[in-house]
Amino acid sequence: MAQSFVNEDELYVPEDIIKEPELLNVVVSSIESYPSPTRLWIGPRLVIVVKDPHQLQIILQSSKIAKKAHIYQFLKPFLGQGLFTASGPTHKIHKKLLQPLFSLKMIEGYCDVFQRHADAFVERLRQHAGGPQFDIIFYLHDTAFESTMDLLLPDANTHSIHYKDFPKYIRRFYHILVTRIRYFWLHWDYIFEKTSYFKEQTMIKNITTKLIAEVMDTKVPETVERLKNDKTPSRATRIPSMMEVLVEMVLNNENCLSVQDCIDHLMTLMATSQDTQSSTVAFTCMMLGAYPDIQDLVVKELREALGEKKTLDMSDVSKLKYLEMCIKETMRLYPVAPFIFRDTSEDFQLDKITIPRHVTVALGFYIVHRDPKYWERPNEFYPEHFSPEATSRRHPFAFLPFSAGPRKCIAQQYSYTLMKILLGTILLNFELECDRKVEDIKLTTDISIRPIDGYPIKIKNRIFC
Ligand code: HEM
Repeated sequence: MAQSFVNEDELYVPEDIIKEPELLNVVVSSIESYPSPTRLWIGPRLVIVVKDPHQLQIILQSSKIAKKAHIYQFLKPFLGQGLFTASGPTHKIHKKLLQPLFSLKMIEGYCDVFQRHADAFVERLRQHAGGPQFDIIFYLHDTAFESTMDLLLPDANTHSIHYKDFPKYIRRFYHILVTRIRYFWLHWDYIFEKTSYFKEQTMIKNITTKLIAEVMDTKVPETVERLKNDKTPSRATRIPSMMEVLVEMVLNNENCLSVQDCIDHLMTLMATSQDTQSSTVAFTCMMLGAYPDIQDLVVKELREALGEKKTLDMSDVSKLKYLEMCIKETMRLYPVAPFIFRDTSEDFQLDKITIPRHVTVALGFYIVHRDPKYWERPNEFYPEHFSPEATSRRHPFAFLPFSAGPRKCIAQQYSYTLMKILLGTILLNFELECDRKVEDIKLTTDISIRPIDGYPIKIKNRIFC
């Protein structure tokens, strides 16, 4: 606070003071040697850090401690009462309603869309084949977003609105969110509302709401009408968009789900789907590029599963066990959520320790993912950590990339399927090279975990003999 934040009539936070690349290291190294749970003060807030799998299991499975921490409230201007931010009975009912959108049967139907976007993705990458290294993340952001949009909205490509600007707004909103989380004085609405960030957040909220409301305004009545009248077999044979399913739910569950809820859920699915999958695929490309022997094994498995085929369907996806081990190993080292946070509303008994009410509990996924007690080679890329034998010997809550319990990710199977189709298609087309191994990658954290120097890889066209 030593710097002057006063800028005429508004308070502001200079961009450069929020860049603390070593934050993840600082946090992890200051707590990893202490037993679990351990106490930490962040500004005026007492945070209890938990990193023992048995204790993580107790917390994640308990409905008493399922309330997301107060910092998640800062997401509400953007995500409203979507699944990520909602709590209590609303969360429970809506999660049950939305779960069928991510059922195996639906995912099977999404595979064609995933494959179409994977094909378009490799064609965009082809310009880099044989060339110098480039950062793959920018291409992945677009692909992850476009494939989700295709599934969320009917005829996504035919909208007049410029939804392609959405990823930019989502990223900017996350940046503001992270700034707000890091600087505890911005936790108070009174202070935050005097910053230029608040003005920008309001602007982003207005634009995104306008875009999504425009889609809903034109599509809801149209969809309602079509659902009422559409008894033709064509509807039965095509996979309905998520929006159509949600609108159908509004019709069937008027008391449970409103049109505003639909908007909030659509915003939430757009925002949660983008960064998560793209960064995991980018990290996996780096790992496979850095460890060519492992890449060869993945390609061998792909060839055995597909034969001469160049596209993947659900039955191929389920055969790609080694690729899945590689994705899991990537998510162990680079979990999208290195920590997640809950608030206690009453005293909570954790083994012999009482966690008092009104404190924040930080669940240290990143720490347990690299704890030598559970991992043979904690700081190496070693997919054998996920062989059936190794997995059966380990505590199931030592690996939590999608979290677990009532608030676990709704899209675990969906994400594995999309990521396998995308990575499979990339590897059938290109050989990957990366000059950074695990020990060379310096990490930073914002809303997620990232390499400080981006995701640089080189690609070459793959020629099969
Ligand atoms: C590699 C891909 C992904 C990973 C690693 C991942 C990870 C996670 C994690 C750790 C959480 C728990 C967060 C917390 O409790 O604070 C979560 C929640 C959630 N994720 Fe994902 N996610 C991924 C992809 C997706 C996708 C593609 C979607 C949507 C299409 C999605 C939608 C959600 C939603 C709605 C929640 C909130 C669930 C609830 O609170 O009940 N995620 N995800």
